[in-house]
Amino acid sequence: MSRRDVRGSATWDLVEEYFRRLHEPVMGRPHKLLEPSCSADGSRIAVTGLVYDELAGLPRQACFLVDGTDLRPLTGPSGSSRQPRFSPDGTTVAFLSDRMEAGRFQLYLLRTGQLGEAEATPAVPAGTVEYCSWSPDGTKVLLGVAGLGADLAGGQGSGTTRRPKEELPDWHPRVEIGVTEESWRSLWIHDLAAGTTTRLSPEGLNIWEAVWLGPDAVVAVTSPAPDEGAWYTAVLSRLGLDGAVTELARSEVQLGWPAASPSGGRLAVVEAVCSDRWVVAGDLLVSAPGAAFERVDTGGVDVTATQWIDADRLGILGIRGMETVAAVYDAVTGKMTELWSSTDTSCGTRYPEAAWSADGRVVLVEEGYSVSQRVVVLGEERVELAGIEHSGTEYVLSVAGKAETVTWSAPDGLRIEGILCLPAGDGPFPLVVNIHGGPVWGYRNLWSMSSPWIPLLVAQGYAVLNPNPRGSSGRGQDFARLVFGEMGGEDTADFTSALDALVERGIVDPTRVGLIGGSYGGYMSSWLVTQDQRWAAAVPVSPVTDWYSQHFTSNIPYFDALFLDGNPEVPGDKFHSRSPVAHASKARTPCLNIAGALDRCTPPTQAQEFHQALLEHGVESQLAIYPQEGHGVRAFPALIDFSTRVVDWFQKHMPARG
Ligand SMILES: CSCC[C@H](NC=O)C(=O)N[C@@H](Cc1ccccc1)C(=O)O
Repeated sequence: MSRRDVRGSATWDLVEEYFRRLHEPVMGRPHKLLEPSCSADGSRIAVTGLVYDELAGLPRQACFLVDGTDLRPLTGPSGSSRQPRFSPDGTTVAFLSDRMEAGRFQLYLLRTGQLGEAEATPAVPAGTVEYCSWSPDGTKVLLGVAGLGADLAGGQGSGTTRRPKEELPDWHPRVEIGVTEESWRSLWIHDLAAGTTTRLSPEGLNIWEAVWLGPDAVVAVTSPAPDEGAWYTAVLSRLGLDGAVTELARSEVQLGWPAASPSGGRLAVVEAVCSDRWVVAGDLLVSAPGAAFERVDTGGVDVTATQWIDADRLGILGIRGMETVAAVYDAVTGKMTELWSSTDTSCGTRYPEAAWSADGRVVLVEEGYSVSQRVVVLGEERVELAGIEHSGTEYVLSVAGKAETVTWSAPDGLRIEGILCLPAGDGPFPLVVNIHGGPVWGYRNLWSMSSPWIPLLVAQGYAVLNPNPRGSSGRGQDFARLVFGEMGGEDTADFTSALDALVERGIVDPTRVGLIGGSYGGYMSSWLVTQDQRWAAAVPVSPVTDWYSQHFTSNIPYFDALFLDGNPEVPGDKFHSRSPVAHASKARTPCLNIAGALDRCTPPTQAQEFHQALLEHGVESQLAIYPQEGHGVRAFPALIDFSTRVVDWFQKHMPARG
């Protein structure tokens, strides 16, 4: 076996066994729940479940009805089905499925309580439906449609939506010609009575997200161009069913999560410093009928999801430091009532998400590092419904150690927080610092910290620190802004000071400290090894290592220009001075550089540049580029291969045991 091929090695077998023990007990059934939805009266709850039928590829998605403590399939095993949404009268579930053509989602309607196939609605031409929502009167469904070939955000895996197969010879070049018809995102309306699906948004207006604004209009985040970079300057617009488009609000930062009360009288939108599309946590702006938007005092909560419960009450979910908070805001009294908050558990994937019933109860999929997922309804009392608990989750819990919140001071006195996952036994432990992407995002207490290789590392004897440095969400917009124009600046010391603090507390062995991180976390892992030689090993995943070439090869050049607050054409600019490749001569840390060949957000050449720069300076380095992966490594068996290499890299350079 060559050194390049790790299949069949002892670590591969260990890692494969770990994933088998985790997933095999629920093959064919959901191992993860997301996108909770409930009928207005709260009597019916549905979720999307991720299902493996075998340990291969990505899980398929399927919709499930929550029936007490059971999950009843709403959709069959062909293709993927997701986003179940109840009609306002609760009699019909709308969902999206690609059962007719892989990767191309269309709207289906299913009468609840009736047996039989869901009804397919007319296919949206040359597009895939990304989201849907019922009109308040239940007569129509709004569809957000991406062209076949539109860019996907980094948080969606990067790459593009699936293009129709072209019959081209093998020698044919891959041709890029900038924006084309298929790059756009548009809005369509399915009319139930007429059985028709027609386009609403005009040509030349890109729609990133949209919801109904009363029965006769929608409110959308829009831009005049469809490229990912255009999202950062998108505005809030009203689109009338009569075709009129009016701008409602714009911001110096980003806008997301628009929501309107059923009559369309009140509006809410989140204004936030964002580094990624769909990764929005920030200030809540609310408008009363006929009035301008006003900023709401959320009591320190960065809002990540909203839904109008009725004409005056807005359901809110968000993060406050390490806490996840669910609350109801009364727009008449201006009062905010918290329903639930927790640091031991959270909910949602990228950020907390939930659904509200008309009586003000909130439905969410709760989970924590030591708590497997369960559907809960929170109101005056707490009701626990179906959960994902089985011998596989028991096994993970038995090896995952425990998670606790830690805080430390950066050199400038700023308090920084993180979640530390600790193995059983006494320290000092070898430590892996796991740096999050964004940079504007934040860790919260989630099952396996959302990365299955974290309990795996803990099981080998490593402590894993998940820090929320300056720039993270959950501590208000001023804290998020601290990384603006400052990437690789003051945030650098937020990680090195964590190391100092954990060593001083006797938790960590200073000779065995390593780094891992994806995306911006990949950038920071590469950057840190050029700034401090104490790191014994690093695994930058989907990194940026050269902001200059990133700008000219990535599909989000607007992001780096904005967040570096610089200009790639200027010699000595932060595009150069903050690039790890420009400092590779200072690095001594062995690096395992990982990338996905299909990544358009942080192209694989970024990992390759750093790898070559390290080799040039005599530093041990490996490069692994996964041919079928995008932004991150997600599909089996690539995930087993990746996890194997990670464990081996840390065991080689900073062994945990023996
Ligand atoms: C460093 S270049 C671009 C990296 C990217 N940020 C801006 O586009 C990034 O770090 N993305 C994160 C975003 C994310 C965070 C949490 C959950 C989902 C997505 C990433 O891909 O990890």
